[in-house]
Amino acid sequence: MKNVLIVGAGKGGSALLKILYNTDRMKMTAVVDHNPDAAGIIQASEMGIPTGENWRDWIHKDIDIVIEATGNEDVLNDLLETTSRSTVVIPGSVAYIVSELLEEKELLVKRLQLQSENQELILNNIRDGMIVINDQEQVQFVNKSAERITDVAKDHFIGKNIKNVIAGTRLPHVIRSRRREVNQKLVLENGKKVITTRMPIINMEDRLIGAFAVFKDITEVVNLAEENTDLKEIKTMLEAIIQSSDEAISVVDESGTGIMINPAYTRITGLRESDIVGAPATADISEGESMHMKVLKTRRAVRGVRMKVGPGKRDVLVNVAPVIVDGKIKGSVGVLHDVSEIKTLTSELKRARQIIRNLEAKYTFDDIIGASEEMKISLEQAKVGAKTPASILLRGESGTGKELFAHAIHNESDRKHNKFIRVNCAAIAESILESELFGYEEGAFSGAKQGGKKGLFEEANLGSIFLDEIGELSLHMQAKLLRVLQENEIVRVGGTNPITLNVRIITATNVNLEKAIMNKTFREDLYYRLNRLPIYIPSLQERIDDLPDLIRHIINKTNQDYGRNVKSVSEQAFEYLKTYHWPGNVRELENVIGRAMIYMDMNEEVIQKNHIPDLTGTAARKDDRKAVIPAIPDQSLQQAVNNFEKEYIRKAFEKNNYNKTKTAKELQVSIRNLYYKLEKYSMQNFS
Ligand SMILES: Nc1ncnc2c1ncn2[C@@H]1O[C@H](COP(=O)(O)OP(=O)(O)OP(=O)(O)O)[C@@H](O)[C@H]1O
Repeated sequence: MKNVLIVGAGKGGSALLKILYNTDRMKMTAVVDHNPDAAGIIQASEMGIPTGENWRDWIHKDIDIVIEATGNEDVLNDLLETTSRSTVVIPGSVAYIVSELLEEKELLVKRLQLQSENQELILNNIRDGMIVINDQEQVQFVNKSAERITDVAKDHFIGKNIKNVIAGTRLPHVIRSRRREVNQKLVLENGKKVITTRMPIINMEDRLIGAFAVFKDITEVVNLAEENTDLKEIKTMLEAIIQSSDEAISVVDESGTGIMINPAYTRITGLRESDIVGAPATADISEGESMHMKVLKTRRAVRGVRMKVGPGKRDVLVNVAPVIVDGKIKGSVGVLHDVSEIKTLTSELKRARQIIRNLEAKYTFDDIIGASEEMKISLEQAKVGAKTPASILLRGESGTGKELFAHAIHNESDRKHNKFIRVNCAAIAESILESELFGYEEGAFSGAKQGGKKGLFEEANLGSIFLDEIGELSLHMQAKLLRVLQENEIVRVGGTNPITLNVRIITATNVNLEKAIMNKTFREDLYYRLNRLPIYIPSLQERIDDLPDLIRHIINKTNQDYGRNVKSVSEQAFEYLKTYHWPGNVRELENVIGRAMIYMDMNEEVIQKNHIPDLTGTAARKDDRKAVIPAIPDQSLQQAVNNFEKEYIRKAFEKNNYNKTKTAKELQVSIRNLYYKLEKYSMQNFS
């Protein structure tokens, strides 16, 4: 510590004072000037430094340095002579400049400080993150956004090696390479996706002093973009579904203006996009108020409305639903379901089923239940007959199992891998029977298909044809059939070329053919041809011993068909069934057991007598006279008439022991008409 005396405390002195006062290696002993108002004197006394007017009064031992600040030469010489102590002479003006410079420096420092504070403020307020490191890879600066994006607090950044804070950082690499990296993608440890630009910091002397990174959080943008892509994909998919749908679809906006329709809509309604899109919904398919408008008004879906649309007046079912998003109605979507197509398909399906039924021989001898002596004889004959090519005539009452035998014979023969065609001669209208059986040539009649059509005989070639109800054939058809049997060939309707065939003919009848021959309604020569191997199937009454086995078989079959679990019949019920004479044979037994099972509760396992319908037939006969009229009409007249007709036919069948010829006679309708009614009322189990 040096003791200093300042002499001459005018302008220069005061400046010196300012310079020296703050150093800790100097101590002001005193400040003197002959002018007590000199700036230095005033300042010194404000600072608590001793002051005086004559420097000589202050020269004493412990003063190390005397500084003459004024530049006054007399005082200086005097000083130099009087004191041996180190004396520094600084011209006042120099001290003044130094002091000014210092002040300026201070100001600059302050300004820089302010500037850096401002810069920090700005950097902290930008949305992009910013990290600055020095050439030692230590973090020097990090802004608020960087803290937010990285989820790392400033304290954990500053002074740390950047590699320890941000995994995968490439800032050290930028320091080494001195090359900037622009818009690079990086996924942070917290899952955020950022896009970052890294720059080396190089000063004017080309010295590398660090590097910085500026980065943006693009997580939201990327997610939005991904969501957008997802939405686009969903939209494309939905459009593809709508476009390819067979259901006609139309969409309107909240005001009822058409937005879109699909090709099926045009196909069904005949309306094109230009008729619908952009037009008010009043132009759509419905007569009266548009369904869309109704739905928009009520905000309620409309389902299953039947309409006829388009030039073809197609039957459609219409469903319209409102589109409601966040509680607001945005439009409505209508779907037309073409029922006429279903109708066509259903009838095609029915036809296909019929064909399949005709082509299949479903049953084998294993399906024929009968251990009684009478039945054993029939089965034996049939099995032997199956192995020969001879025509077989199956005889027996209605419902005895003639069709079952025909199937079994085919399946037992060496033709079993070829077709089995069943033709019910009574069920096919006489007018088309010939072309059905023998086919026709192109142009044979109006409506004939191009290229002609194969008949059922041709279909059955190498297989078997089963002609049921052969007694119902007209004499004209009998003559045609005889030719087939004699020549083994057929001629298509409208054709001349005979076609040779190899078909096994199985026929069946429950009418007395011998009587028909006498009445001249059946050709004798045909009878002999068909009757080469007659097989008589006994009635159920003739083989009543088979009743238990048949009941068991029928219960099992019905359980399977209707998902029931019936096990047996009670003894009392069995006795009741046994005493009945079964005019309708096995078919009637099937009907009776089936109806008994309907009357049983789901959990009942044994058929009791009270489940079995009255078998005396008297009740039915009594009922026949009065029509049952529902108290309150709840159906159309046509429905009521149909129901009555169905019930009436059923009762006539019961009365006539399920014999179709007798039933038709009693009802005074043709047997063909009876077949037609049976099909109409799904009563095929009677045939
Ligand atoms: N022996 C039997 N074993 C099992 N089921 C039988 C037997 N006989 C007949 N059925 C059944 O009784 C019903 C009537 O048989 P099927 O149609 O073969 O009689 P059908 O003699 O051809 O009658 P229809 O002369 O009226 O044409 C069928 O459901 C058949 O499965």
